[in-house]
Amino acid sequence: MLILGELLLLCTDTEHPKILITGGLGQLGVGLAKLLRRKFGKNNVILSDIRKPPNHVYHDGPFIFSDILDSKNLREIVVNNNISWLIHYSAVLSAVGENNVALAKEVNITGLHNILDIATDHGLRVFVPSTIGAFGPSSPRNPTPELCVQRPRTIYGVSKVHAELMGEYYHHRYGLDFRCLRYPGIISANSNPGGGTTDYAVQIFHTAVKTGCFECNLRSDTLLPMMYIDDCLRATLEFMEAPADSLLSRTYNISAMSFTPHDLVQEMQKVLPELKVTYNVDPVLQAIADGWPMVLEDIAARRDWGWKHEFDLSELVQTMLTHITTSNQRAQAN
Ligand SMILES: NC(=O)c1ccc[n+]([C@@H]2O[C@H](COP(=O)([O-])OP(=O)(O)OC[C@H]3O[C@@H](n4cnc5c(N)ncnc54)[C@H](O)[C@@H]3O)[C@@H](O)[C@H]2O)c1
Ligand SMILES: C[C@@H](O)[C@H](N)C(=O)O
Repeated sequence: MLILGELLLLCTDTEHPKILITGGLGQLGVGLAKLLRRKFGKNNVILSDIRKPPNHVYHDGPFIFSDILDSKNLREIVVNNNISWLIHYSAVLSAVGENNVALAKEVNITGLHNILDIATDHGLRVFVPSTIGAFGPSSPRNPTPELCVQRPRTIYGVSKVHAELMGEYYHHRYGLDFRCLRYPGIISANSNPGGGTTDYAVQIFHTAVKTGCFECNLRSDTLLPMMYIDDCLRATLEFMEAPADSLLSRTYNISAMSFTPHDLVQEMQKVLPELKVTYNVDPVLQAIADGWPMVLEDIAARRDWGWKHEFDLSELVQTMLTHITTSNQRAQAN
């Protein structure tokens, strides 16, 4: 006969998903693992990547090497660990992709095919983030609805539209539980962006606190959708937990705020009045940003699964500056 403790353990094991995060050492994966581990237990969330993790990540919970281009190894990991949710974060982002189209094609397209096949074969729930970069200059830009023309001009955007369509196809054709959110540019204090067009909005905080000045590589009037990382990760968890029958779509826009570099600088100057910002526009990044949404419409996510953002521009700025100042002071004290 099972004693109560064993029974509780069995219940917890069966109730909680067993989660694998690919590409987990980028800007978003470590934070997501922390959130999911708090909810589902440390050992139920495996972080993976092709890079060596820093010590604190290695000691925080299970970490393994996984190259999404090695489909046999990926399959073994899913089977051996009884994975039920797959969060597919591996990707080559917009700026890096334009510098290495072959790599972006391999990771973002071939890698995605491996993920979808394995997820389908093993009945997994799979999350693949898309992006504002999945839209292009011929999409309506202010606001950009869920369903509209999508003709992106970057390999990153093309590969993300491909991911949206392939995932939805596998859902309709094979019943795959595919879930996809189009993230805005994500702003975080404790992790660095991986080479995208929206990176300025993270770098400005670190450089401003350290040096009091910043050189921005986008024009001061470039309006783009952005979101604080806590909102992004919470949205991902809530969307993964949403009952399948509430999801009228498998790909949703999520939105929090839109701002230009000028707006951001003005808000930061309320706390750092001496901040000096100059502009040295990168024509490649500017062309990408000029084809992306200015404002993302997310009515469907709010209606179907109750999406609600918490951070607006002023909260974002206060939170980022507090985090960065505190961790710089801690580093100096050590
Ligand atoms: N950060 C954002 O602003 C943002 C916005 C929209 C969408 N997204 C999407 O969210 C996901 C996570 O974004 P991020 O900012 O953390 O990305 P990132 O660039 O910071 O990290 C991507 C990770 O993928 C890993 N990777 C590369 N090739 C791999 C391979 N062959 N096998 C396994 N891992 C590999 C890299 O080592 C890296 O750690 C991506 O799919 C991205 O497109 C991010
Ligand atoms: C927007 C998003 O996909 C990423 N931060 C990029 O700029 O490429």
